[in-house]
Amino acid sequence: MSSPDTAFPQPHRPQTMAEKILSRRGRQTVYAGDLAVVEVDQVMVVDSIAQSFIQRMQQDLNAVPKYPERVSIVVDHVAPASTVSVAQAQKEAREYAAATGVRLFDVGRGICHQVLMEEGLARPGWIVLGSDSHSTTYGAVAAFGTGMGATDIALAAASGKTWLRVPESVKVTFTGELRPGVSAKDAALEMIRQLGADGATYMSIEMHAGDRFTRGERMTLANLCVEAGAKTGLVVPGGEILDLYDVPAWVYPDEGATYVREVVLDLSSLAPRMSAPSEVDNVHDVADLRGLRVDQVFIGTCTNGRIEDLHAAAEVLRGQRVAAHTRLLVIPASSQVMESALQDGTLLTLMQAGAVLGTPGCGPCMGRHQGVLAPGEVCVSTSNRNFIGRMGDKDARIYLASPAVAAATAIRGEIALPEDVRPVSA
Ligand SMILES: CC(C)[C@H](C(=O)O)[C@@H](O)C(=O)O
Ligand code: SF4
Repeated sequence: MSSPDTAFPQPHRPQTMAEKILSRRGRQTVYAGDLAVVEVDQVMVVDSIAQSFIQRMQQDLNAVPKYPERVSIVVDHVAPASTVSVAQAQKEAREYAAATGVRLFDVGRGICHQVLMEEGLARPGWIVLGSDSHSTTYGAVAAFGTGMGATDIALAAASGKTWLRVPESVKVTFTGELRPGVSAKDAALEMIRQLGADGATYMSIEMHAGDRFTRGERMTLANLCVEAGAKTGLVVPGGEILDLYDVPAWVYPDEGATYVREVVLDLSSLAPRMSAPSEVDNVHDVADLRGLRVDQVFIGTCTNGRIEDLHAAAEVLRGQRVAAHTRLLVIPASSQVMESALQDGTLLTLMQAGAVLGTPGCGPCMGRHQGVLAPGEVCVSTSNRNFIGRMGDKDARIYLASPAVAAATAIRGEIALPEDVRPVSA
């Protein structure tokens, strides 16, 4: 795997993180608005796009991946396959991986973004392109992650490079500390509300959080950035990221860099938040939505399907029962998450409360299988999108929330806060 090199001309004015990474990986000093041609450290292809990717590679470009070790195919969106045509597409993806030597993460390994992160295939200063819009998630570890279509992805796989217009940056500074029961998801939803669903279109959201937030929490923040239209979402390295990775000094933004907008978000004033149908920036206090009857609760996805999310849910669900009229689906984001949750007893706690477990992967997040919604049904989900028809019927409604709020809602069978649920002594 390539490692960003060190010899590099000095920039002549202060740079944002996006400008820093794209300059370094393109070996040319660039600023917002410039065109950058950069080395790509990892190309990620998901099952739903694999067929078009393979077609572009073989028929349009007549090329093989230049660096097979820099390409990963993940079977996660509809896994295990739901129809014969899905099964056929996945079969072709497997055959392609075997023939070209690219990595394959097959059914059950987990959601693309979670898997790449666990496998060390996104690192500080890297450029990671994914055939999936939530590829902004890699910004959690200061990798410039971004989503692209099958054609651009294929070009990057074939050439090892890509070209990008260097994005302008919005600076988001987190201050204060979260109160108990309030999570990074609440902070992320509030950030999207303040920026607006298209408030950061084609921009880099540069998040300054000091040593706050774990890697998982940073993934939640960076994941949601695309819901403000962002090209990428970069969290300035701090806290446990410094223990987990070698962070090169050059990824940090310069003092005095240019931002098109600056937002300060005081975490200490935040209450649990919820995004109501059918735009992600339609964010309210959970307290204001309390009492709405809920048919399905879904805990999982690349936003909130990690071990810490399952722990937060289990803490609320321990010794409780899911309401009789409500289904609780829990789908760990990866096989690693599932194994940890099995080993530490979290899965047992969840199952004893009435949760139904699914294969690690995207599950019903985009309404393809494993829990699609009927007309009129209401779902509280820990995912990142609540658009009309996202999880099934166009007349179903989706509310986005943290794992703790989702768990409390499952117990009450209506939108609820963790504090609404009687705590059970361990
Ligand atoms: C299937 C994939 C291309 C899609 C995306 O781009 O994000 C999906 O993951 C989603 O969340 O809507
Ligand atoms: S979990 Fe949902 S948002 Fe994440 S990649 Fe899968 S479908 Fe997209």
